[in-house]
Amino acid sequence: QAQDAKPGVSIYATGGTIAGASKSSTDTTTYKAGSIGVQALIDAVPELSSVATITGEQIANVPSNDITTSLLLKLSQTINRQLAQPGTNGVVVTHGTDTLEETAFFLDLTTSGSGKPVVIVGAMRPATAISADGPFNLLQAVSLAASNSAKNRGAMVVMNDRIGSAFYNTKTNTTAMDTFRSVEQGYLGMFIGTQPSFYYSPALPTGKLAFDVSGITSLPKVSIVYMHEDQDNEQLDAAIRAGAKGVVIVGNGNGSTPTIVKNRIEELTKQGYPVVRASRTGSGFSTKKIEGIGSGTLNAQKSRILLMLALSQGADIQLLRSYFNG
Ligand SMILES: NC(=O)C[C@H](N)C(=O)O
Repeated sequence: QAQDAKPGVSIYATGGTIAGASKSSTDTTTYKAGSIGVQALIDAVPELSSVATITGEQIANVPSNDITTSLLLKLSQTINRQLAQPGTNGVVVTHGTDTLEETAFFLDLTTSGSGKPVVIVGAMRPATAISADGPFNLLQAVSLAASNSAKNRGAMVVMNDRIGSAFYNTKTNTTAMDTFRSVEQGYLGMFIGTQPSFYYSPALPTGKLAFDVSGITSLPKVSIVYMHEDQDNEQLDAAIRAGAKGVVIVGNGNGSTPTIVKNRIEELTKQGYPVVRASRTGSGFSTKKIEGIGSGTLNAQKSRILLMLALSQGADIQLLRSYFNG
């Protein structure tokens, strides 16, 4: 690479509101997500070319609710191949925000090997809206992926001037711009204009794991079942009958469930069937108990990602308990 060559950053577009379009410039709820192609996203921000040498690839163009496990595997494998190129400084994934945290967490667990930045970015206002947030978010995301200060920090989420850890970040508001937060752990840093500014030296989340998904084309099915007063075992048993190789419970409080469900989970645990107990509270630990596997700090949707990856490698209950840190 020549002395004055710009860092190489590859953008992988998957759709979402950042690529959304509507006939109305004030429509922020009924627009069509995943309408605009990757080249149009790049062309809309000419400033990108002064930050990095950009390449773009369309992986999908869908609302993030339609992101599948096979797309996750394809995205992760493509990114790892790109990160292995000496001219690549980092990568950016544009993504719908609804399930962004799941893709970000998956990439955090499967693409952190090189230490090069992997940045996931979205928008809350479609590209056609007044004050669309996508273009500036994309410029900040590329600036982060181009920055050497972003190395060895795991995958990161860029939204609303903030840099979040993909391990901890979660969507907390249905429509507001400042929706991505980590209630307990906070942000890694923020942007001063387009300049990333980190609060801490690189550090990894406690218990963070790495999975090699090269050559894998599918993952075991894991279902999620929500708890509430008077919940019974109907949905849990239906999920198992439908072929789930593991179930994540969205528990009341500390991964807790009505006694009838607790007894069933205890039985399943004895049989070696994995049930992870997450929490519907939004923050805190789901701790170890006799029944199932406490999810630690992971919410249900992230627990599902980790459980799929761990089961794909044949993890048993004991190993799963150590993976989940709960
Ligand atoms: N803000 C967004 O991107 C939401 C959109 N429904 C999506 O996740 O694709």
